Amino acid sequence: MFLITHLKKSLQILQQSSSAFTGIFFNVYCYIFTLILCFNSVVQAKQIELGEFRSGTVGKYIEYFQETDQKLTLEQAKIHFAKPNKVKQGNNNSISLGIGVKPVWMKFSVSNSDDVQSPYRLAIETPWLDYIDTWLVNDHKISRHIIGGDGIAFEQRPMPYRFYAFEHQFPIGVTDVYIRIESKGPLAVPIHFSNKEEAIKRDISAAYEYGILYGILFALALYNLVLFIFIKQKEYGLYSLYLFGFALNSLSYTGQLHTIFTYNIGPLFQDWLDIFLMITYSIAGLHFARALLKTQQDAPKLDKFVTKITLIVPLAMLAGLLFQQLIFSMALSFLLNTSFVILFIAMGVCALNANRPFAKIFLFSSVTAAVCITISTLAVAGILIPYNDFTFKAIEIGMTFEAFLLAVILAKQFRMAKMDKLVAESYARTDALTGINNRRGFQEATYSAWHSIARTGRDASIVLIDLDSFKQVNDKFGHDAGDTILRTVATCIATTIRKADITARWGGEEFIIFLPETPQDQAAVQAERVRVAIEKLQTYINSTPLTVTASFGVAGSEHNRFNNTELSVNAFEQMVKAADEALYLAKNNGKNRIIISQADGQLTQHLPKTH
Ligand SMILES: Nc1nc2c(ncn2[C@@H]2O[C@H](COP(=O)(O)OP(=O)(O)OP(=O)(O)O)[C@@H](O)[C@H]2O)c(=O)[nH]1
Repeated sequence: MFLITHLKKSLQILQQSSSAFTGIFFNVYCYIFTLILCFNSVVQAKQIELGEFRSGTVGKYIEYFQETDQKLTLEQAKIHFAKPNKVKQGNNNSISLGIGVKPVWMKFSVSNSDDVQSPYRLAIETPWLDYIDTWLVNDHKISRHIIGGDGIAFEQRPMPYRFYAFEHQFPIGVTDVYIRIESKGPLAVPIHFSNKEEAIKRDISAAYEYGILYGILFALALYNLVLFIFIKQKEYGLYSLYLFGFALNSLSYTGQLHTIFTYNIGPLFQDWLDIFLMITYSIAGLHFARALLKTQQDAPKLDKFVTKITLIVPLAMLAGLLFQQLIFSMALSFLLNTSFVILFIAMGVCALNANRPFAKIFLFSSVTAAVCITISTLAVAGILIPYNDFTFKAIEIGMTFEAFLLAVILAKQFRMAKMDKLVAESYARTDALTGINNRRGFQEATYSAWHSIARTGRDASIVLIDLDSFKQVNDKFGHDAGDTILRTVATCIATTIRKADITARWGGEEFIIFLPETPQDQAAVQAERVRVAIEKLQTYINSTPLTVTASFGVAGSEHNRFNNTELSVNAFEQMVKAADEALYLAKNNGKNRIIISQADGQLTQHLPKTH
């Protein structure tokens, strides 16, 4: 009956759909569903034999049905279970029935024929189930009724545990276990059954696994929060929010948050908290991806859609909260979470098309996460993927892997930004034409040397250089030829001066040299070396060798005194001024020569022995 109804429904949808894809999808879907149900109809529920069964899920031992109208009593449920055509057989580790559905009744039997003494624990490992009743029946008599679920105050639950769980010493013979579950959230019911020692081992390994997982996530989140606070780049803040949101969401849906903090606030609060935490990380993740991949520039339509969906869905969910429409808001949160995965991939593809850095690694990480999320979703829904610990946790493994790769991207981005900054700073200090310092670079480079000289009472000098009749060079050979000469002269000066000296392009065809630890007479000697080097320099323009000369103005201290006062940092400006005056005289006195500004303000020509 169920099969026919289901097939009818599928066919109706198939007819309504005009797309070939949907048609193929539904054909495959119907086929798989038919196979599953045919398989179900021939399999009979087995008993759990305690002597053989130490630990595992019991989905395949279960018979179940859903209430239709009013709440059934145990006796009515027993009558229902007695009619084989009214019950279904579990075919998967977990029974999954959907969101906001009618309460479910389940039954399985435990046989203790070997007189196993160890108590067994039954745990229903979905923490959001609101009301759970279990009856243990021996010889048609109820031996125990265990009430729980997150709708029950924490102290009244059978065990102080994040799931509904209880332990029981099963007597010799057969015990029928009847379970009724009522919940507003998704009715996914993975029942784990194991002897007490195995259950404790399982708890310990879960504690380690979650400890590692949350340790990584919180450490990464905190680190990025600190980066955001100090660097003020929004990617770090959004990434941190994404990680915090994901970790809290995971803590919430695995029941751990509610066990520790919100255990007595009631199931409704927990359901609402779960779905809002779920969308928090999706929204933060999407905005992080927008900022990281510059989606606004590369894919403006997609970017607008992402911005809208991350605004409209939470607002609609808030409206749902206002009117207490949990199912409506829950469906929206699932919709956003599913879109989140798809949108992440779409944004990655756009970034890849736009050749954005990190697009490949981003896409790889989001596809991996999507695959893991799909594995967990299908496993919980009982479709194609078997439910087990690994498939249930695949979502966390995938998301942690993705978080790690995104952290790698951010680290690389940080490094790139630093390199860009260094390059930009270096450009700001460098003359674009000649590649030597510009004025700013010169001032930065001489700053500390100048302070140290002023402090320790040593000498320093300045040499100003101006190419002679450079206008004529430009006029005769063109501006490009002039540029080439400026470049070769700059290189010539930079390679002729001593290591500690600092040079720069001071203006159009003007250069400067700072000579630390150098009194002015020695500076004049160094200037002469440069003058000769420039004079000898041949620059080839269209295979024709060109030569230029330059005039020099030198100003410097003698015995730590300049202009009759002790050398101080302020002397720099005065020294440049004095060198400029000397240079002016060198030009007026016939060019290609060196004039020294004397300490007493006199200007004299430097006449080297070879001149
Ligand atoms: N090619 C080129 N020429 C430049 C650059 N900067 C300044 N100049 C030229 O340098 C020339 C300087 O001319 P003037 O100031 O008259 O000086 P001058 O011709 O060298 O004459 P004196 O300084 O008296 O020897 C001008 O023609 C400027 O256009 C540059 O970056 N590239």
